[in-house]
Amino acid sequence: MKPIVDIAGLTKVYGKSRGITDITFSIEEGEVFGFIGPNGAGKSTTIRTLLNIIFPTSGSASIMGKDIVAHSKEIRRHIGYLPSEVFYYDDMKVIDLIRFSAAFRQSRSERRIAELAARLDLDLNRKIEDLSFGNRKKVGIVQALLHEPKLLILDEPTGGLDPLMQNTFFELLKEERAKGTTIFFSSHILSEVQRMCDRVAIIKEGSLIKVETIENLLRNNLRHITLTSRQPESLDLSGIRGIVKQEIAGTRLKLLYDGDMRTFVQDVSRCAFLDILIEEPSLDEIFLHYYAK
Ligand SMILES: Nc1ncnc2c1ncn2[C@@H]1O[C@H](COP(=O)(O)OP(=O)(O)OP(=O)(O)O)[C@@H](O)[C@H]1O
Repeated sequence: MKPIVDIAGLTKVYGKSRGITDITFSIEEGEVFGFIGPNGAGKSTTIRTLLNIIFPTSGSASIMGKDIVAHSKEIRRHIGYLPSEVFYYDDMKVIDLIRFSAAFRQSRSERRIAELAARLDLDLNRKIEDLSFGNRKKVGIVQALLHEPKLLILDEPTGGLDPLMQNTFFELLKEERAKGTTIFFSSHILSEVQRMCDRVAIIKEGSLIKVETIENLLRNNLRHITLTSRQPESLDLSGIRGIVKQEIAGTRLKLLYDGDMRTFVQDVSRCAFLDILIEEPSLDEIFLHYYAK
């Protein structure tokens, strides 16, 4: 099957500023695909290039088999896009703005507008200028979801939403996924990517570091190990290689270990500890450990 998004060597240079360099990855139809990286990594630049808002300096990409520059108009009909920052005509009412963009998309379902607004607790009769950042985001979500797109491109979608509203938003995304919608989800928050996505592309300083399944990212050798002892400071771990971090808290010696667990268990069995607890680290810790500077 052809990927729904196929990016090959995409590069964007803004004058002297780096933008993105040689980005290559693809997204399969029906996937929920995360795009993760710190601020300034190049997530928005990649997305804005895909949407033909800005032109690539070199490289190419296709969406639904069509070139993003040559066929951008046609492609846009099938895409729901939520930008990281939403700008609107301030003196319009929410409902008028949504109807306006729905008409533009040739999809005007009053029932769907009312349903989405109710789910998101969005007052359709307020003026845009009176809305908070989070409520403006909700307007953007309604706009992105309204025409039942084949591909949803969400740039930092949860910014400004409170935790309850984030839950509602993730529920809406799950419903979209169940319909077969492909979701491309950029974020700098690993936990939300972990919660939603099948695979993730990691971007740093404009370059792609890795494309990996969430499952594989979590399936690495990094482990939290807690040894309990009456005198944790007297436990001699000097011969054990792979201990990244250690600290003592009361009767517990806490370790971050990166290596083969069987070797560790053999080596540590020579120490006189009372109890041992081995835990998986969070995705955040994995990210910090493997991908931080
Ligand atoms: N219009 C622009 N003009 C010049 N440089 C830009 C422009 N937009 C982005 N950049 C630069 O391109 C790089 C990537 O920025 P981009 O906004 O794509 O990152 P991001 O990962 O989306 O970060 P954030 O989460 O902060 O939005 C940064 O170094 C940024 O300064």
